[in-house]
Amino acid sequence: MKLDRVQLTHFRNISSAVLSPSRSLTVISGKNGSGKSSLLEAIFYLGFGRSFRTNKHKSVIQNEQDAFSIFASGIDDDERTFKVGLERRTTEQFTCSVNGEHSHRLADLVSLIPVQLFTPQSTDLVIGSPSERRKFVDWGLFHVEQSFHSLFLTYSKLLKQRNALLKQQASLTAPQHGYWQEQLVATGEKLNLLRQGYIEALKPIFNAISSEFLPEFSVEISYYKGWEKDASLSEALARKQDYDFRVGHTSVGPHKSDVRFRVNGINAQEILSRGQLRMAVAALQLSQTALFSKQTNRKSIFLLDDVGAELDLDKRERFIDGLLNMDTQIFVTAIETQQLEFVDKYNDKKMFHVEHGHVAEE
Ligand SMILES: Nc1ncnc2c1ncn2[C@@H]1O[C@H](COP(=O)(O)OP(=O)(O)OP(=O)(O)O)[C@@H](O)[C@H]1O
Repeated sequence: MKLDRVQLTHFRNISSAVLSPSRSLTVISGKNGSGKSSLLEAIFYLGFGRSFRTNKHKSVIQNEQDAFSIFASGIDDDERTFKVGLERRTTEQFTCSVNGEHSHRLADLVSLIPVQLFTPQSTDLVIGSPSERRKFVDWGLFHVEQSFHSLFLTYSKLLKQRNALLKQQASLTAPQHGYWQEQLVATGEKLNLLRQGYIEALKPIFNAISSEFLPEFSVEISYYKGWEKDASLSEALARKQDYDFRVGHTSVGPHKSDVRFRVNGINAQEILSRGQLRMAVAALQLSQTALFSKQTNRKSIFLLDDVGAELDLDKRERFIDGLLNMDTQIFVTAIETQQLEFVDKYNDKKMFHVEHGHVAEE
């Protein structure tokens, strides 16, 4: 997947911009507040249907406008051309289009555009809440396992229903509820197997990359499924049922799963510096790119926001080299291009400068 053209309208401080990026490395520079991250945010929208900075689509629409739009075209992994578009209105309505066909299902769009992101907040992947790590794993599964998306939606719906019954103190085994509880268990077990399999596949790749990125440490990842190791989900739910009635929600299950990091046998955040945490995240994301490429034969698009604030020069270079070696299309923002001196060595690159929302190729 490579983007050859990106066009934005009324997106944050960008009234209108057209960008023809490199299929390899695109560097976007500009002062604070010029609009660099907004360009990445727009590409992120194509891959996720949402922003990485806010849950409020309205904040992204340019002030005093009633909608933003993003159009992009390029080639897919079979070298076929494609066109996609997304429009979001202040009324919360949205439309997306794929090769001229309109759709109200974001999954049609986002399944086509695999986007990964590294920002100053990316350390949350290691030190933030488990939901950050579940999202990370689920991104991989969404793009690899056909069944994942509907399994995930079904599980979420059944879980919501169980939580509602717990709050009402209703019997979970009553005939009208029994079938749905069985479905919850069956769907939850399937979801768990997929996530477990994903981490097992990621582990050897991560071990190799992290020993290169953090050679002074032994970093291990492991999967926690969200309930006791040796129990089935059905047993774990039964054991916790009284407690769940007391608290009014389901305390065990795949919605509590996590990926655990141990560095030299202890929690990563207790031993790694902030820079080293960033390296751990970079290694994890690079591993995910490699696994995605191996499992699908497809290429992802990688956004690196404010890379200068994140990693020292040597690490920046190593990260970008690693991504380019996997034929990833990369978009990097930096305040000064001096932060990316090493990019001189790449022939296939394009440089853009942003000033007050105006984008110009250098
Ligand atoms: N809805 C909006 N309408 C108009 N302008 C907006 C809107 N939302 C944000 N802005 C402005 O858009 C500008 C672009 O911000 P952006 O985060 O893209 O800048 P940046 O170049 O990445 O800056 P930094 O280097 O500080 O991260 C900011 O000046 C911001 O105040």
